[in-house]
Amino acid sequence: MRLHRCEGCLAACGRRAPAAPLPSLITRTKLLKRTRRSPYSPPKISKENNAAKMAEPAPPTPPDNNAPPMPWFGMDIGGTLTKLVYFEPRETNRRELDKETEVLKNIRRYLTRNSAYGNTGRRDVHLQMDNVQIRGRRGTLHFIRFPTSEVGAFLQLARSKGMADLVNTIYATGGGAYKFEEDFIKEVNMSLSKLDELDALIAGVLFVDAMNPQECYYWAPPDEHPADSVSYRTESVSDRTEAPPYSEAALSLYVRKPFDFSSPYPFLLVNIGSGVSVLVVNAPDDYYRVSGTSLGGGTFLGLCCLLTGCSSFEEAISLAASGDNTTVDKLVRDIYGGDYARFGLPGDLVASSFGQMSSADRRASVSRSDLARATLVTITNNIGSIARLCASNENIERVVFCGNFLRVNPLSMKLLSYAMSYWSRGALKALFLEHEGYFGAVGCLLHLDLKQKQQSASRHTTPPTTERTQADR
Ligand SMILES: Nc1ncnc2c1ncn2[C@@H]1O[C@H](COP(=O)(O)OP(=O)(O)O)[C@@H](O)[C@H]1O
Ligand SMILES: CC(C)(COP(=O)(O)O)[C@@H](O)C(=O)NCCC(=O)O
Repeated sequence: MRLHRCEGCLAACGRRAPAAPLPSLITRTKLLKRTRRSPYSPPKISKENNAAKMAEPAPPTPPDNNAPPMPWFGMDIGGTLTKLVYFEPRETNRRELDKETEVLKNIRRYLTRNSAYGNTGRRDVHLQMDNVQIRGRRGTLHFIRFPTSEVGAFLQLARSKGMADLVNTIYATGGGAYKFEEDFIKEVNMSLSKLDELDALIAGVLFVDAMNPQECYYWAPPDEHPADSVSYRTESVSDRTEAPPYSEAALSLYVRKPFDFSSPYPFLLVNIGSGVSVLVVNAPDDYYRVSGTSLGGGTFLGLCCLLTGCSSFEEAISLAASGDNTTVDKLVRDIYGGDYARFGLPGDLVASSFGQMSSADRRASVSRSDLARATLVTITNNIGSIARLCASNENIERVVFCGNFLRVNPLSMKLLSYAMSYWSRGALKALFLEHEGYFGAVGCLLHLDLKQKQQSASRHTTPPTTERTQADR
């Protein structure tokens, strides 16, 4: 299994292939509706065995006469972004070759040869996963997103390209699968087979992590790589008044490292989309939603647009990257003149987000980038506090953050890493996932192949309960 990294990658290299109109997706397909049953059971596969297996040349695929016809998609219509995952088979079997229509070929070419569709559709080429196996077929997963506000345009285009003749059902999740259900029927005569977004999210996380050894990672603080530790240390039980890493210099010392997530349970899953959902995951089929907050990625983007006049997430993030929140926020030292040592509050900690903005003088001199940075820090720290409280209430050590708020946003990831570790005195670990916001859509795609879902779930073993209790720390 490898992730695709090459020239033309959107996020990695910033280059784009020429824009094409939004897709005329999907061939007429009878995706059989399945009754829901627990998708999780053995056999168990280790990461090593699995990786080795993936590298072997594929045996000839016996035709699966019950498999839904291509193309295979999973869709997550979220509050801000719609995510589409497309499975491109590596080989086409004879039965399919005979049946394959020009339209289907065109769809494949259209999706895989472009990385931009219309003005707003994007394929995240750097996330592409090659040599994935779904329902006995090997192929490539392609990751595509467009703003949910463009669903209307997407449907119109789909209709004009004859999509209605190609597909009649698609597995979909997210609030939009409910909200736009009628529109899909009216515009393209396509019914949405709706899956719960949190079920799909967890199934997608487990599958992608099982397929990609690099999926899970963390940001190592400077004291984990001693060469840098003289200049900045982030976390210490004895010295509780160290500065939080708000400065660029401090943040630049965090280093990304892979994390083996093969024994993950229990873990807290914090999905930062438009809003935030916090889940306790005890096993693949055993989870509950423990909390949430409406102050999420949508809040960051909305406030940033209001405060700075920016018009995209990328612009908001780039403003924040060059800003300084300490001109906007009131710090502990602005109130105490230094640390509030008795309770371990460093002088550089934010005491009051946006607390300086009650002063007309300060408002007059504040920059757009400082406002963007303060907005990012405010939203991130609030999510960090909620996650930390949930994790300690639930006696959980691993906190996995996902969702597209973390896209191109290392600043928030590093702040979350610091906050988890500092406020828990090193007990909590913040973890992140390469495919950030695509897990719900992958979970939908997996519905085509419940057996595969079982395998990725059983790869993630449940640890003995002795590893799980906070009392052991
Ligand atoms: N290109 C983008 N356009 C808009 N928001 C983006 C973009 N990239 C990242 N984001 C961030 O991701 C959030 C949406 O995350 P996502 O996981 O897709 O949630 P949802 O399912 O609610 O759409 C946005 O609120 C914003 O903070
Ligand atoms: C309603 C949602 C599940 C929708 O998911 P999203 O599109 O934001 O990813 C999510 O926005 C959420 O959990 N909001 C927080 C609601 C609350 O607990 O206050």
